[in-house]
Amino acid sequence: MRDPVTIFEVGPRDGLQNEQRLIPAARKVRLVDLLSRTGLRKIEVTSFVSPNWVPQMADAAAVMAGIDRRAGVTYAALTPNLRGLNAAVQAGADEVAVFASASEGFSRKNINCSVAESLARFEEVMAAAREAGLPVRGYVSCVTDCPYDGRVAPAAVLDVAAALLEMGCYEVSLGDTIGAATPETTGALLGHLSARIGPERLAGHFHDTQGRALDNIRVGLDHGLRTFDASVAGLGGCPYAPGARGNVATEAVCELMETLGHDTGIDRARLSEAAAFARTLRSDA
Ligand SMILES: CC(C)(COP(=O)([O-])OP(=O)([O-])OC[C@H]1O[C@@H](n2cnc3c(N)ncnc32)[C@H](O)[C@@H]1OP(=O)([O-])[O-])[C@@H](O)C(=O)NCCC(=O)NCCSC(=O)C[C@@](C)(O)CC(=O)[O-]
Repeated sequence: MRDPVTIFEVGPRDGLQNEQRLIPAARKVRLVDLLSRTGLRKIEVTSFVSPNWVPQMADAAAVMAGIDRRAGVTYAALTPNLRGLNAAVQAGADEVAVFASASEGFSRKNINCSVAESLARFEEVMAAAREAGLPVRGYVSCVTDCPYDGRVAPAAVLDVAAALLEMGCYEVSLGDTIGAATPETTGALLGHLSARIGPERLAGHFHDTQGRALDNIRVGLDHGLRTFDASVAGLGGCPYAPGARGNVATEAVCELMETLGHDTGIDRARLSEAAAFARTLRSDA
């Protein structure tokens, strides 16, 4: 058996945030509870963002309050600013995530500020999280391609990822937000990052828009990454990245890891049950 791989389940947040029809909090809670039984150890439950920007996540506190917490599972939430962080602490999140972009165009569309402004804003989020004793994950979006600015240079990703790690994030998840990365661009990116950042501090977050997510994950594995984000039933997309399809499906990543001999600790039958339920939440179901 090869070394274990952590699958970071982002379906309840990244997967559902783009659904046009508002999903009742109780159904989101049910999804998280089903996922909690699968052996997943990291579940991103929701985001404490502006409801004007992402109406689907307006029930973040209710969802956090409703879930049945299982020992050994970390329940995470996205927090774009201090207000979000305070709400996440209040709701009992086990860890939070700040999210930046490697490209200016996406940063402005997604969080209404420049990349530099977002990093400055995160400093106060980090300080408050530290005080609350919460680990913070960092995201960098558009790591190879941006829907507004086009191709993104690896050097821009390195700058933002290094800044997030320096301010205290324990790990940075590299977001192929629009699923445009190829094995070549992913390899070039990871090769560039490896000069300054060890693979144990990086995670891969691949959308499957062009059907290349699994190929990119293999490249990630070859570069030593052992954490990959995935979304049950391939739910998702990003409201500020037109055309973005869901994250790679958790079931597909599990299967790939099993084939390659990496343990994920996930019970695939239980994951299938969660995926069947997840599919009923889609607007097109
Ligand atoms: C960052 C802001 C708030 C700036 O938005 P803004 O409009 O510049 O901020 P503001 O401070 O002027 O606030 C606007 C309104 O939102 C409220 N507000 C402000 N903050 C909060 C909060 N935390 N919780 C609840 N409400 C909040 C605030 O009170 C105000 O309410 P109003 O007075 O108009 O009624 C906004 O742009 C935002 O919420 N953006 C989030 C967008 C988002 O969630 N995108 C999807 C997640 S990122 C992603 O999917 C990529 C990722 C992570 O998956 C990786 C990848 O694939 O690349």
